[in-house]
Amino acid sequence: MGNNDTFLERAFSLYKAHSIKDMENTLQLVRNIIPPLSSTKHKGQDGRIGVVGGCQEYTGAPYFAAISALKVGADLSHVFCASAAAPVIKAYSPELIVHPVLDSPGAVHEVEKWLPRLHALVVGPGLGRDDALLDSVKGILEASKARDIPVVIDADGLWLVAQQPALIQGYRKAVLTPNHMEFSRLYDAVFRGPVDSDDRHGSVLRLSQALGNVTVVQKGEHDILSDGQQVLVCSQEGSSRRCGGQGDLLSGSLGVLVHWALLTGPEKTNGSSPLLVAAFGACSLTRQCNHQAFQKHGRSTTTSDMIAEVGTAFSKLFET
Ligand SMILES: NC(=O)C1=CN([C@@H]2O[C@H](COP(=O)(O)OP(=O)(O)OC[C@H]3O[C@@H](n4cnc5c(N)ncnc54)[C@H](OP(=O)(O)O)[C@@H]3O)[C@@H](O)[C@H]2O)[C@@H](O)CC1
Ligand SMILES: Nc1ncnc2c1ncn2[C@@H]1O[C@H](COP(=O)(O)OP(=O)(O)OP(=O)(O)O)[C@@H](O)[C@H]1O
Ligand SMILES: [Mg+2]
Repeated sequence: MGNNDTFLERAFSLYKAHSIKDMENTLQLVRNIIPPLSSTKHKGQDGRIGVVGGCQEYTGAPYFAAISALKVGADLSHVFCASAAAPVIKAYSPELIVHPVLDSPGAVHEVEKWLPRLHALVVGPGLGRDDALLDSVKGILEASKARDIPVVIDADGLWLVAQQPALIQGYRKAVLTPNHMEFSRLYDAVFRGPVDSDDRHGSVLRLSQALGNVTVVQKGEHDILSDGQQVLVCSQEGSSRRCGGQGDLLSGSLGVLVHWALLTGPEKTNGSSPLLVAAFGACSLTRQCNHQAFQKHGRSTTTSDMIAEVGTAFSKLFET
């Protein structure tokens, strides 16, 4: 090996050691936002989460998001979906509360009734792109903002936001969780030009700033997260298995973590934004679930296998 190679190798391992140390410091902040289990709490205190999504075509995505919220530690998990999706989702799980309201004329009112009892909403998994449904979701987002309810926006919820960025502009309790395509779409909608693929950090930072400091989580080989001030990178080891539904696990988990983080407040997150810390927690957890499931199932790993790992992955990362 030449001198140059040795130099590069050392520089790389120093960089790696540095980023592992950064990750460990941020994981410690995630640990600070997790509420202790206590016999004095009543059902609901650790989180009542709503998922808005689920249509005729997609029933798996809202299920994955809602069950993940429960497995992470929420007490109650609701799904607000189109009527055709409801019996299917109910049949997957007796643990979810399912409201077949999204395609009814009074959809916004039907969801609004529940808002006072919900701590966070996850908007978009399996929603589809039907205009009437998206129009109702627009009303639900406006009602949530008016009540200051935190919202995680994912999947087709991001499609809606790309059509109308004003919907979440400046709403500091919003977290967006785009995948590669969804990020490009949002970026193009806001900046009227393509993403600079050589500067992922800068792109995520700029998008967050342009949207008025909403938290943005760009998922990928490494997850890049920003609140418009800080940029974090989550490189928790996952696997090379990319089955559909992993993003739904992430957004459902994030619904609960966002609620916990806002309850705790910035004193315990060392000045970092609580939402950014929550997002880092959800990314690390999803990737750890993927890693553990892959160890057992290899190429046949599916999102259901990952959900079965939530409990042990959570303890390993956050309760050690
Ligand atoms: N079981 C269920 O019910 C599930 C339902 N789901 C629901 O499906 C709905 C649509 O969601 P979505 O993610 O398919 O969205 P969309 O914007 O059409 O992008 C997809 C296209 O983007 C591309 N692409 C992706 N990654 C890329 C990359 N790194 N680099 C480059 N390209 C990349 C790729 O394009 P291709 O390779 O096909 O050309 C891919 O086809 C939504 O409601 C969601 O919640 C899912 O949650 C899964 C489980
Ligand atoms: N190349 C990769 N290597 C490791 N992890 C990845 C990679 N790409 C994505 N992930 C992880 O997979 C999870 C889901 O990201 P992904 O980009 O697949 O979302 P998605 O397309 O919205 O998924 P879904 O199928 O649920 O809609 C995230 O935790 C992300 O960190
Ligand atoms: Mg997705």
